[in-house]
Amino acid sequence: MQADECQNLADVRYQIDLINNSILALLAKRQKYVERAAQLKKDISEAPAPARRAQIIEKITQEAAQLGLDTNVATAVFNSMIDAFIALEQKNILKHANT
Ligand SMILES: C=C(O[C@@H]1C=C(C(=O)O)C=C[C@H]1O)C(=O)O
Repeated sequence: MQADECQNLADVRYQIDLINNSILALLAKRQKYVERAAQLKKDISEAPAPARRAQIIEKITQEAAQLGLDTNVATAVFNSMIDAFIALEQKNILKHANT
């Protein structure tokens, strides 16, 4: 069902819930690669990788604009996601360092 075919909020929220499930599955898949990145890093100081982050944000800003996705929404979501994954990396690197 397209957004403009939704007749009420329940229709809209059903579709949003479906999209949430898709996003969650992709996040779980993404996490596996972030965990592998953490394994390949030797020190907790390597977790943030600001140049890589800047590259991602620049790329997704351009792609968001092409998709008609609000660029503020895109950058906020990606910055928040990357912050959370950096924290996970740091936790994993520390856990590995202590074992
Ligand atoms: C996954 C990496 O580590 C961190 C997490 C990133 C991400 O979630 O995309 C990107 C860069 C780093 O902040 C990486 O260095 O590539």
